[in-house]
Amino acid sequence: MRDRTAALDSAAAGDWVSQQFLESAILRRMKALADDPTVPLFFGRLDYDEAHEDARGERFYIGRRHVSDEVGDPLVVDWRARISLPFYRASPRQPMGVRLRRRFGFQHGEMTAFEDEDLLRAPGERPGEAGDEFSVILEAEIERPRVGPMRDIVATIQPEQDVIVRAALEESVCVQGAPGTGKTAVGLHRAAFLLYSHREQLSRQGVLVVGPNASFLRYIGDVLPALGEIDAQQTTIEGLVGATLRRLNAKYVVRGADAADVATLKGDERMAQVIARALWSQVQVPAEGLVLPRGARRWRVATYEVEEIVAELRSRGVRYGAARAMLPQRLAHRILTKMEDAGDSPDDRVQDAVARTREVKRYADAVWPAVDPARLVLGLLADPGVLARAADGLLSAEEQATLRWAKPPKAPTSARWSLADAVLIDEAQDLVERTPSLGHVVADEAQDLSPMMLRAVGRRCSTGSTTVLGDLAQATTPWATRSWTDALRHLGKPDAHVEQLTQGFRVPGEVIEYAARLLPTIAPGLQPPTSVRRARGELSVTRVPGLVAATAAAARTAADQVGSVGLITPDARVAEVVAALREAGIAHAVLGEEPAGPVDVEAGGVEFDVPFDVVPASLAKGLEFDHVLLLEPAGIVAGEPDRVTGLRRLYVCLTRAVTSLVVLHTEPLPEELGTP
Ligand SMILES: Nc1ncnc2c1ncn2[C@@H]1O[C@H](COP(=O)(O)OP(=O)(O)OP(=O)(O)O)[C@@H](O)[C@H]1O
Repeated sequence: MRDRTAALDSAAAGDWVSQQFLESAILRRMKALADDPTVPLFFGRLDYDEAHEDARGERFYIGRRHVSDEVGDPLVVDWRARISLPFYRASPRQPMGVRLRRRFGFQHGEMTAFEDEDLLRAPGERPGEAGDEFSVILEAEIERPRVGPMRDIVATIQPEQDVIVRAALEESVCVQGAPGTGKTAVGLHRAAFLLYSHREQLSRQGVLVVGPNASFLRYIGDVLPALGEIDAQQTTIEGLVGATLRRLNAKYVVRGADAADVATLKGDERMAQVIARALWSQVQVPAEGLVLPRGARRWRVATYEVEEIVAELRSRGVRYGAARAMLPQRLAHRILTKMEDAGDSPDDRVQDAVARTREVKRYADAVWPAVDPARLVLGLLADPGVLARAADGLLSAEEQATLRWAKPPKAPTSARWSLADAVLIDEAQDLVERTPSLGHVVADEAQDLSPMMLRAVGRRCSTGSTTVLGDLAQATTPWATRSWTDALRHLGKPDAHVEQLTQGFRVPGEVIEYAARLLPTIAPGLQPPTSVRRARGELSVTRVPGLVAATAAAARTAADQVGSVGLITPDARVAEVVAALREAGIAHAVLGEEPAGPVDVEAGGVEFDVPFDVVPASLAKGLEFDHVLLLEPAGIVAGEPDRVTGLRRLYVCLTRAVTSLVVLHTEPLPEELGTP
């Protein structure tokens, strides 16, 4: 297939434009077909039953992509094709027309095992085979040591995950799942599935993945390209709204931070109404009507007529900017009618000419001024009078005082915009001009988004659909969502259904049970997670006399083990820990020290060449490591504005380990953890 693509000649195209187009198509195709010797072309086989309607007795190999032979017959079918479905869903109870399912095991690109499942035998017929039990190959895949960035799970997607992955494009789905249940994996595979099943539509409309931070995006950034999908954008909320700011003015940048109470209030859904009021209050009919001298005549549009026009435009429910653009024509039309009433017979060109006159344009501008959304938000935050008018009856006087900038900047270009401010500007911008909707948006760690942030995500899929992923127990922002019903309403997808994933693929039993001791405090309503891992894992909790010395010793032991190591520390102690590692001569990387901002996935992201990461607790979310060294739980709890948030942060940190978790502490452990 590669040879065939390489042999294509763009010179065959008729003209220059088509030639360029073809050339880039060939390049993209070559990129998509690039070989990775460590990734096998297939991982499964289905032998259909003779009785199956379409695939009578046929045999298919299932792989990451479609592979065809010289004459175009399929050798391997894409895992996303309909015919591959039974590979994920068939069971002895429901064989789906398949006689035999074979799984292949690979190591470093070499086939090392295969395993057959006879789907036609009666369920539970053979001793020790319950039908639902995990296969050895699946278990090996789950137990495999983790190194480097996240990998795809196409060979082992579980039935309950597959239901979400293959949900129809129109369906918005919300997935609540405990740590390590595969939410991120499922979201990414759903994106890949949708891109495959609706290639043309989605390459036009776009697919977007929103993650919590740049380190996380680097961690997941390879999954979609490895599945041949290089078209999905991956970014953070900050990346999304930061882009809006930049489009408005290259000098608008997010570089400020808000106190927790301020950011929470700015993220409150009432702010949407405050912004809308502030914007629409810009539309005001002046005391004088419009006067247009033309030849010997003066045409007038009275204020009551202008008010009618404004009311009509507002009742259409179009965006502020669109209605503003219509106003000169409406005014001109009134004048035209007056000309006709006076016995003239003007045609459409006259209306256009009138609409373009200085008088009409100037008057229209006065009625319906152009608005810079950043200036609008600046006005609200800097001028108590402006805020009071827009927030009357919505925000209390105290709340209004909370929002007020202590030192108002002179202009939006010199403002230290915070993320929450940028979200408000994004909201205002959407009222001025509709934000284009993508075909599908995957929002990961969505529990941490404020109502206003959810609205920002929601308008990017207003006519498309969304996959919302999260865990209420892992909510660590002060503005986090307390219920999925609320979150879905803010997203504008109140009808999305909530699915639960409960089988944990990452965290071994002993570790997850330890972490789950926090659940009654941090998320009383949630079911405790279960682990599908056979290994019980290793957990040790040790009180040490000196944290730094103990860390260096434990780090040396961990660094000698197979797999990745994450040293999770309270943010406040990162510098100290890094110094200790440096002194001990342990090579490491520090998360968060990579270049900030949205990650360019095409450029390849950052290399994961050092398997030892120092992870500030605030960046641990979504990541996993074979071995986790966790320092000073009490310090992690104390690093958050309140205790429950601190305990949730700790829960996130405790659930990153695949094989071993070593907890070192000098201060007493949070009492909610009980005794080890
Ligand atoms: N079906 C599966 N087969 C093999 N591995 C799986 C499967 N599902 C998930 N995993 C693995 O389990 C780990 C956790 O998955 P993932 O990060 O998607 O979970 P999560 O629910 O997003 O976790 P968190 O809540 O901590 O962010 C990953 O290493 C993933 O590859």
